[in-house]
Amino acid sequence: MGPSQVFSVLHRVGLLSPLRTASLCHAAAGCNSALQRGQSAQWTASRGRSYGTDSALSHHVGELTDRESRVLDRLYEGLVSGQRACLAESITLVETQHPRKKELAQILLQRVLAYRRQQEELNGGKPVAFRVGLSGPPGAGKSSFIEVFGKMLTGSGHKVSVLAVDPSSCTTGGSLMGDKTRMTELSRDMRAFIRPSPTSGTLGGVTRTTNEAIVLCEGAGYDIVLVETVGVGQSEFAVADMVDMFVLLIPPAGGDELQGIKRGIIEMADLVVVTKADGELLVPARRIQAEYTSALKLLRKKSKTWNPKVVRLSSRTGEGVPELWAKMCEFRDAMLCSGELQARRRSQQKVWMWNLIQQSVLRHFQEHPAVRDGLPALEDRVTRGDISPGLAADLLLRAFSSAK
Ligand SMILES: Nc1nc2c(ncn2[C@@H]2O[C@H](COP(=O)(O)OP(=O)(O)OP(=O)(O)O)[C@@H](O)[C@H]2O)c(=O)[nH]1
Repeated sequence: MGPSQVFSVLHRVGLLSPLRTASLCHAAAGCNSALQRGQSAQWTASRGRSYGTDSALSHHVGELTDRESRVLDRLYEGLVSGQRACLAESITLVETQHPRKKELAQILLQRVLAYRRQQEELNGGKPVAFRVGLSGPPGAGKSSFIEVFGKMLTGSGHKVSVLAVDPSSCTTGGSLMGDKTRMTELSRDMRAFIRPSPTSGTLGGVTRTTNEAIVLCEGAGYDIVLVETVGVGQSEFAVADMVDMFVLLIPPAGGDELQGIKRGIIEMADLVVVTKADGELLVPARRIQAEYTSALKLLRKKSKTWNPKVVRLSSRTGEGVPELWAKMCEFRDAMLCSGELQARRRSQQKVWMWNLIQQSVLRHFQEHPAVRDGLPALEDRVTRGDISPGLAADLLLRAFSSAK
């Protein structure tokens, strides 16, 4: 579906009334001009004095009550001053399904975005945080690694947040990652913030809130954001699309355990880490490292600036962890210097916007009464070979766009 079709559908389903379109454009314009003027991003409690972005968004969401203003003030102030409780509460706000709270979350996010832009300007236009995606099959050693790696980083003055995208929580309500206590030491570290995946919602919903949680963590001063996912379903592709660097963790086991690693995801990796390289696993770890090093040479290059590398480490002994961090810094510096990191972020923003539009439009299409009425019979005729899929799709789209 092209942009013009999507917009016409958005108008049809009432997602984007002309008023709302104007209001959204206004919000974006207000945001830019406020930033260009370098205005303070401070939230102001007095409603009559709010700045461009706020007033445009307030128009969009309607008048804030005193209570809502106070809640947003408290969250924003607490968040930018680094209070973990306010960060946690803000993430809960972006995860909500409640329509009004969703709107409030957007106001808060817009404000934090403006604040982050200011921080970036002060940082010479460079991003204020480094976003790293970590993926690997269950049992690859992700949590053991994050524990050791996170502690090393906080010990050298960084603030680290860990966000999880758990695809199993979306389908089963259970969790591949969250049930046991993970990263016990890091979770007690005052310079670390660990947020498990929401326990319900679609993968699309969870990834949207993870994207927004990244912004909130950066606003709260976390300069390293680790986004962890288990290598199942599409979650790892989604995570690769929201980070600066994508790291694949692989255990030193052959055969079946590595079968689950999709070729496509190896192509996404900027770095492959062979874990558990200690004791009797050291020899297989070396072998896997050599195998992946050769395999990577045959794959299509993802970046002009960086050739993916394969390293090995042990979270148990700590060997290889500082060297891994050195490689990550080398990647970040090279990508920043060439401008590729900034370009990657820009294109990710656009990709996410279109992903969200497509999900939303599709949901409206599927829930529309005219589509719901016609769908079972048409699906049946398509599967019987009575009519072509193309004709069935055309009929449903026509029913959708001509329904009052
Ligand atoms: N020998 C050795 N074992 C390790 C190392 N890191 C993790 N393990 C073991 O590998 C198993 C899985 O480790 P986890 O860190 O829980 O792996 P995970 O990828 O987080 O797994 P999930 O929590 O299931 O997603 C545990 O039994 C760990 O003790 C290591 O560096 N060396």
